[in-house]
Amino acid sequence: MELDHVSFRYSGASTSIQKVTATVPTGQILSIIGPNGAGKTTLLKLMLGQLMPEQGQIKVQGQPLQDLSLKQRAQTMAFVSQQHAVYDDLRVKDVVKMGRLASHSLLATITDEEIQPYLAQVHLETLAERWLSSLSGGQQQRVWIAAALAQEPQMLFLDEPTTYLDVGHQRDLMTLIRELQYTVHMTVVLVLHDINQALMVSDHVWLLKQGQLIADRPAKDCFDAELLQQVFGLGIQIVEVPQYGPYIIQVP
Ligand SMILES: Nc1ncnc2c1ncn2[C@@H]1O[C@H](COP(=O)(O)OP(=O)(O)OP(=O)(O)O)[C@@H](O)[C@H]1O
Repeated sequence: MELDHVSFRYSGASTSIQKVTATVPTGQILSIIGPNGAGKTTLLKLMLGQLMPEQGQIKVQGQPLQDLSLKQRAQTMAFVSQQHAVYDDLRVKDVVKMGRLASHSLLATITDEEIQPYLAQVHLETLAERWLSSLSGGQQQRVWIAAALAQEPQMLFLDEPTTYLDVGHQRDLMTLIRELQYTVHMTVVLVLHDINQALMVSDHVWLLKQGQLIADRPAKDCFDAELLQQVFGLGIQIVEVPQYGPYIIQVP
């Protein structure tokens, strides 16, 4: 996916995204990080075609995003949002079947067997019959990821996937995302608040500040206190943790 001078402004608001030009690295994990209100979610929505750029263009495999039909978009990109609708009357398997609709026209033609591999990818194969509402937050998040995988997209977008998860489940989810990218070779685009988490899981990073792309570089080159200080407006120090590597801490 290529973004060429993409700008966007919500009506009546100041510019949210300013002339962003960048390429999403294919087959890699890209994290978009930046302070609150930097425009991360807005940029994600533009990349998903949920918002239209005011200026500039987004292309997917050389084709303008707006030229893709809804079906083509569903086969190219899947999105796991930060907040999910609450369903009391859906079983896990029904949610995953909704993802398979990218390849079928009728829900009724999708079998239980067909969705098993996607549940297995997120290690939930034994929970297919359970009501979604009876699962923990972390398990529900995995179900939505399974539904996204069932679309068999080339790109998977996740907006703040670790919100509401405790640190153990956050680590499990990050491991799962890495595993999926490794086994399915999917391009993954993540919005993450936790810089250390983002740098640990990602291959590549976009740093956003006030709608502008401040840095577009490999994750390993983001351990740059001056750069992070400029983006987040905080005192930043980088410490070396034995058996882990560089770790970013905020200092007064
Ligand atoms: N629907 C909307 N209408 C008007 N302004 C909006 C709307 N959504 C977001 N904004 C504004 O656009 C700017 C970017 O918001 P966005 O949600 O993209 O930032 P973000 O980096 O994802 O923030 P956060 O880290 O807090 O989730 C902010 O100034 C925000 O107030």
